[in-house]
Amino acid sequence: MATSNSCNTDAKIESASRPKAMSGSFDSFGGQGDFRKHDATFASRPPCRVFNILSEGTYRNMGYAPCGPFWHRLKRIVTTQLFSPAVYASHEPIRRKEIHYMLKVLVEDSHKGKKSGESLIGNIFLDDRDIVSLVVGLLNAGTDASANTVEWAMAELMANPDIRKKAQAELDAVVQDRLVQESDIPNLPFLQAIVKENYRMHPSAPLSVRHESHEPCVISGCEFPALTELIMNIFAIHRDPSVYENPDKFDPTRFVRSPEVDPVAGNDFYQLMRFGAGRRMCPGQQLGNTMVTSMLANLLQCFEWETATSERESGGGGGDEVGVDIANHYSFINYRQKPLYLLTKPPRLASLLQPTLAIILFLSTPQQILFSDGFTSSLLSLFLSYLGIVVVVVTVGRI
Ligand code: HEM
Repeated sequence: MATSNSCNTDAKIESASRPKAMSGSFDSFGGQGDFRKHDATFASRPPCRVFNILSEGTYRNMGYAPCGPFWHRLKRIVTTQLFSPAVYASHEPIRRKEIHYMLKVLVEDSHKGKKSGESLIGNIFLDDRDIVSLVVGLLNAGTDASANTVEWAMAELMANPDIRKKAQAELDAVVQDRLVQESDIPNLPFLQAIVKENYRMHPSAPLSVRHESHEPCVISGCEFPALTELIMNIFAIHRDPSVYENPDKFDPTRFVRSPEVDPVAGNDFYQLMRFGAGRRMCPGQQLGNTMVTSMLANLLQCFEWETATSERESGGGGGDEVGVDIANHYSFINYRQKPLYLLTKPPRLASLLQPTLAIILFLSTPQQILFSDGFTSSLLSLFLSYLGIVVVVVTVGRI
């Protein structure tokens, strides 16, 4: 295998099997212009041995399907029916209900001293193979990424208490004495900036989901044959010092100063790539972004949080002075390597929670909550039921 930096790409990798291209900075491939121009060329996915086995060689899954008629059909269904603006808006009450359910589970778990949860998803009675594959694909793609994002955000906010307090002060000033809602988000610029900064610092797929070209192309004078695998080093792009000053610092104010950088609108295409880019960009970006922001807003508005003993005792390798581990761990998915242990203290604004729940929380001594992605996944799986699909979520294994 040989790598070359002779082109404007960061690396063109020749291997015995398939050619590969790695892009690791904002200006790779000649910057946004060339990327945009060749987006359609790189809109396919390379074969994946594991998924080949799982799908019995059919690749009938939105995330892994090559760019052909099957993928186009799914893309049309998803964009025009599941995530169209009208359908998305009509599901707001369901998302609100699920957020309230999340708060209820947190209060109850805190009272009982429960530490963690896991979810099993089963009994999806659908007879059409493609619908099943679509639903499973959405569940796979939607739950973990959103849960993982909220968990990283909570870790950063525990490591940066001043930022957390500033976000809570913004919520108090803007929302006052009712529970925060989706419609408040446009009026919460600091919270939105925290979410973006968290996307930047902790991309869930640091080396992107792989793209593949279906025809030869020339980018910035460099020739790429058909079937070139494109890997975007999103981690490096998000920390490009020519774009981000002091890139290793968690500093939401950079996005307060540049509110136009919006990973959902896609106008900053290659600056903040948390949801990928181009035709294969995440179709659930708006839902994911709304759920992440709403969950974070509710967690901050309703509770005061404290780092629990287990988190401090875990040593916080690469973490900050209060012992929260905020170092990224490099694998296909950027999970936190150590679980995040937090304490919920009595609610900040007890009147916001249902009276019975608030009383339970006041009477209980603070308990450790393992704020793991298993826990949040179980909640997120529930919100995905809004897609109108019969999903039975069985919550088991709470310790
Ligand atoms: C914060 C939450 C989320 C993040 C960070 C995220 C991130 C991503 C990324 C990076 C990709 C790959 C894009 C590319 O190849 O360029 C992707 C693809 C995908 N995501 Fe998401 N996602 C999130 C939430 C969701 C939700 C809620 C759903 C659906 C309910 C979803 C469904 C999908 C699907 C189906 C794909 C495959 C698209 C394709 O290959 O055509 N995602 N997502």
